[in-house]
Amino acid sequence: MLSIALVGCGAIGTAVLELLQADAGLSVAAIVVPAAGAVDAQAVASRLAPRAQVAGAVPTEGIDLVVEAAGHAAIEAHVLPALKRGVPCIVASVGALSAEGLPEQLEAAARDGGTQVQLIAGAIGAIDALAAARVGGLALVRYTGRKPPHAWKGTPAEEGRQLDTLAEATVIFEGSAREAARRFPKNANVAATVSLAGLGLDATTVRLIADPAVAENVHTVEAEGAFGSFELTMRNQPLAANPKTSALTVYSAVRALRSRVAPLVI
Ligand SMILES: NC(=O)C1=CN([C@@H]2O[C@H](COP(=O)(O)OP(=O)(O)OC[C@H]3O[C@@H](n4cnc5c(N)ncnc54)[C@H](OP(=O)(O)O)[C@@H]3O)[C@@H](O)[C@H]2O)C=CC1
Ligand SMILES: O=C([O-])CC(=O)C(=O)O
Repeated sequence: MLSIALVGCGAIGTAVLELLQADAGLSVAAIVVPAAGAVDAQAVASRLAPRAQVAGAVPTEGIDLVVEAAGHAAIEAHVLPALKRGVPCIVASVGALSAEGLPEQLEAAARDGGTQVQLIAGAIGAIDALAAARVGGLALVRYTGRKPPHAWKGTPAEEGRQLDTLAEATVIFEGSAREAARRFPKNANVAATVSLAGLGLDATTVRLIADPAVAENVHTVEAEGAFGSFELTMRNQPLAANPKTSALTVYSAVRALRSRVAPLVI
């Protein structure tokens, strides 16, 4: 039985807890949230993970694995210290690695702790194919993220435009994956994931679009290289609890957790 600390108890965290209820090999021992979120997290824990303690930090004893679904700041606050203590971590907020030096810090912490940090594919597919294609050499990787206007609320997409009355698809960002992940920390983790698997944060081109004609979160990856080429389009259902986030992110996190205890992994 693996004893898990879940960092974050929002849309992803709650859905992960729902899916893990029936897992015999995985037990959520701690739910880590900021002090202001403790009461809400306790209510979720009482319903879905009654044996879990709600805490402000990952407990230093009794945790075999940390899964982060909280936001960029949680990597420095919770993932780095856990790795240094030798606890393996699964990370959803991949865009955090757009901060200068953080990938190196994560590598150093994991090395010091003799453990590993896993960046999940989250809301995107074909990360295996892209990472394999990189071995042979990539010439181009382009990512386009298209979401309904309301999914861009609270982001720089609101600067100079009214998202509620947007009449047509509007490009709200064009640039590198690093810049996309920095400027849209809750909406462009996928851009970072695609770039880290492929051409890197600075050489991967990204377009983000607010589109009143779509109801899903639509992610497209185009890649070319020595392997050939591919185009992938995902039309992801958003979570009701957070329209910025695709349900697939939850399934990706649960898959990563279950893979830690499964006798056969794909
Ligand atoms: N890789 C991928 O494909 C995707 C990755 N993500 C990442 O997952 C994150 C979570 O998504 P989602 O669940 O939808 O977001 P929510 O906003 O619904 O939930 C975030 C949760 O994390 C908590 N939290 C915030 N900061 C911290 C912190 N420093 N330490 C511990 N807990 C914290 C929040 O607490 P409180 O409410 O009290 O602030 C809340 O419980 C996103 O911010 C994004 O970085 C999201 C979608 C796709
Ligand atoms: O969940 C999604 O569709 C993608 C997302 O928010 C992100 O990349 O941060």
